[in-house]
Amino acid sequence: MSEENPLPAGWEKRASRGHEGRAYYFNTALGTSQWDRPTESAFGKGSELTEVQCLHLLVKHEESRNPSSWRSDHITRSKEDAINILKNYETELRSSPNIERKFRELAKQFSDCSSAKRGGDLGVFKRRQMQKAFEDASFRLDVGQMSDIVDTDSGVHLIYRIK
Ligand SMILES: O=C(O)CN(Cc1ccccc1)C(=O)c1nc(-c2ccccc2)[nH]c1C(=O)O
Repeated sequence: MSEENPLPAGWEKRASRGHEGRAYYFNTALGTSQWDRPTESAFGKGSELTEVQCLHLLVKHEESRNPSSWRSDHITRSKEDAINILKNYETELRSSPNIERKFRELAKQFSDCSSAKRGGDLGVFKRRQMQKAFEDASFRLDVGQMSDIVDTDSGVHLIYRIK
């Protein structure tokens, strides 16, 4: 992409304060920046969303920032075991006739998040409220879609978008 071509919609070219004033690109839809010249509109899939509502099922492990939950005072499972546990839930969910109902059941029983008592329901949240990996995965989902396994400092998650 040569310099004189216009930028895709929603992007601004800016000069960084450091890095000898090196040019960077600001995404006005997401409020994010990048060094590389963008090739697609900032208003891509999921960018115009301002809030979502999701269920999640969190499985903590020994590397979690807070390896305890309502289920267990001291969580010692390995990250590998936590991922395998989630993979089993994922298989069961993807073969369920009613994913949302099954997701709420499994989260209520097995999620290491305090939202378990609400069937994993986190309520409505906006961008920049959750850990970045969790936010990005949530805002990429369509309503009624479940994420792949998402890794955050809290543990590993499955996310299901309901609004
Ligand atoms: O990471 C930490 O230092 C402790 N946390 C953060 C936290 C603790 C209580 C309520 C919400 C978030 C958790 O480990 C945690 N993270 C979550 C979480 C993470 C991503 C999305 C939604 C919830 N839930 C929990 C929880 O205990 O209930």
